[in-house]
Amino acid sequence: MIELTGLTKTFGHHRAVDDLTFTAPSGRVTGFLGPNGAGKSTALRMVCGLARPDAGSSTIDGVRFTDIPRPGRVVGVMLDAAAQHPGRTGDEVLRLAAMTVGVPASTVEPMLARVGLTGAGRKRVGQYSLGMRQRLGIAAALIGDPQVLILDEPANGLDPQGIHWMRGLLEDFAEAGGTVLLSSHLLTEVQAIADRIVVLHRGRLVMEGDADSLRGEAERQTVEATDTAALVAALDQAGVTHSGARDGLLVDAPAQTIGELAVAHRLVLTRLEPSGGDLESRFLELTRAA
Ligand SMILES: Nc1ncnc2c1ncn2[C@@H]1O[C@H](COP(=O)(O)OP(=O)(O)OP(=O)(O)O)[C@@H](O)[C@H]1O
Repeated sequence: MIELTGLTKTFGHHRAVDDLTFTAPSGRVTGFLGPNGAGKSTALRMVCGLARPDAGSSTIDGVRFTDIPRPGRVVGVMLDAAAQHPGRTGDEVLRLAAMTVGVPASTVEPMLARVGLTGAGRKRVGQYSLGMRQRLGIAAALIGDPQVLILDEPANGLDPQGIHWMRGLLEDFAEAGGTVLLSSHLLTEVQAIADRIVVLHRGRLVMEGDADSLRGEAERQTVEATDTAALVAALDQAGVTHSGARDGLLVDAPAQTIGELAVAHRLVLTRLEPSGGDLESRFLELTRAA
């Protein structure tokens, strides 16, 4: 489990991370989402002991990163996949990583296979695509067989198959009890990979919860009926709150409740769909409101 408590970092007059508190539990893939410049990288760097917080603290399984005796065996970190030396081969990058965390070189070949880079180990990183570098970065993070993974923008440069692959890999990791915290500035990416989402805006937390709750699907529907006035009367009578939208009523109730009301009042519904379908606008709404 990764825990951030009141984490704060100021550069000059700019507060990049502002009293940030959230948890990335074990067994889950937590997506750390926010527009460019929201402070994600700064927060992750503090969690990994690479930047000093001005206030607050963070722990990994209850211990500060800098106090973990062999961090490479506990936490796999990928903060910048593009930072790998372009003149080294993939094989060399992983051998060095293996040596650094104290695992045998025999782990390199199977790890290349695990991230889908079999056969690419002898190529220089400079010849890798961005997606291949991401895979290599993830391999380096995994080489010490850690229980926790911290990945900054790992899906950057991955094609849809690559994103699907990463989802599977991280899901398996979490299912085995691991903790994953990954950042992204793209909602679609986070949605495709993470099952828990933390949203950051201007250094502040604006939402933390299950991926579904960001959608708000369960609670709010867009509803249309042949007789709108009768629908409004039925909702009012049942005490269900609603608001008018240009195209349909926004009703604060699960779809089943609305369906049951429609049956009871002999209403013909012409539309009943989750209002959070447009996730991008929900995300924009959250970040704008902050
Ligand atoms: N070393 C630094 N010195 C001064 N300002 C910095 C430093 N590092 C980050 N910042 C500023 O802090 C803010 C947050 O940056 P950060 O890189 O953490 O955001 P981010 O959410 O990771 O964005 P991106 O996805 O673009 O990397 C930005 O305004 C950035 O310019």
